[in-house]
Amino acid sequence: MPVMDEQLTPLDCLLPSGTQKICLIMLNQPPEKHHLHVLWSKALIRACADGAANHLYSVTAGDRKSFLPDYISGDFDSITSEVKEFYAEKGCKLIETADQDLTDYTKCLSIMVEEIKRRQLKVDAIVTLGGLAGRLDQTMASVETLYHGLSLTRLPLPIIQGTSLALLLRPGSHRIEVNTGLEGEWCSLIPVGGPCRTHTTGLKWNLNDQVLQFGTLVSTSNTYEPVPPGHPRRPVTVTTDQPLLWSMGISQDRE
Ligand SMILES: Cc1ncc(C[n+]2csc(CCOP(=O)(O)OP(=O)(O)O)c2C)c(N)n1
Ligand SMILES: O=c1ccn([C@@H]2O[C@H](COP(=O)(O)O)[C@@H](O)[C@H]2O)c(=O)[nH]1
Repeated sequence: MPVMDEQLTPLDCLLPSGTQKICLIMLNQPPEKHHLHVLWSKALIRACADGAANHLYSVTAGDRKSFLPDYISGDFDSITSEVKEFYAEKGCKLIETADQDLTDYTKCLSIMVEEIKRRQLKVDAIVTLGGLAGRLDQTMASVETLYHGLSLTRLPLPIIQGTSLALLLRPGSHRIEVNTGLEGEWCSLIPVGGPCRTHTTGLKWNLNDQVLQFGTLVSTSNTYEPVPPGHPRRPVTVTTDQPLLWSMGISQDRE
């Protein structure tokens, strides 16, 4: 079997019994309450990018003191004064990042990476909640942040919102475990930043050292190779020569 550069189980973070250690960034989108609770309970550091704090404040009404972020960062054009005062008074760090050339998400991620280094934490992933819906420019910017992420850290940076997860694969070989039970039906490989020569196994529509490229071929609405009932899925393997966006459905069924 070829040696894989990276082993990934993107949905482990949403399993209450999952083993990965994570840090959490919330973005300015309504969080799915169940996802928030699972991710929050595991996260070693929790952060909100600007208006994300408004969502946290409203979804945790009645129990706000159990959900205090370590820091809130951003240009503070979205957080309300009531929310800002509440978290400041509770001792959460407010970090103003006024730069208007980078998004609040990119700046929040840089702070998170620095904080993980400073505290010498052993972390398996930095998970972002939100960022895949709402404004289209912001959704595209979320993916662009993942490109910054490649040079900021070696950690996987999954973004989760609703029924979707997105993760930028760096150039190399990846083995993606898809047996958590939380996987939805679909998955995809989208060459957002430019052409990607790609080889895959474990998919229904595999790529055999083919070039994915907008206007030529993209692999959306793909799915996992079928297995007999009761059998586990084989992992998906992806080899790419350029950063390639993996996304996958998240099932809404819960035990
Ligand atoms: C070429 C270029 N286009 C656009 C901008 C504007 N711009 C890019 S990132 C950014 C900050 C966005 O802040 P964020 O809080 O992430 O988003 P918001 O909700 O304020 O739109 C701004 C203003 C720029 N600096 N350069
Ligand atoms: O529709 C949206 C709006 C925002 N985001 C992300 O959240 C952060 C913070 O947003 P603010 O509006 O500045 O509070 C922003 O940088 C985006 O990454 C989003 O994904 N979708």
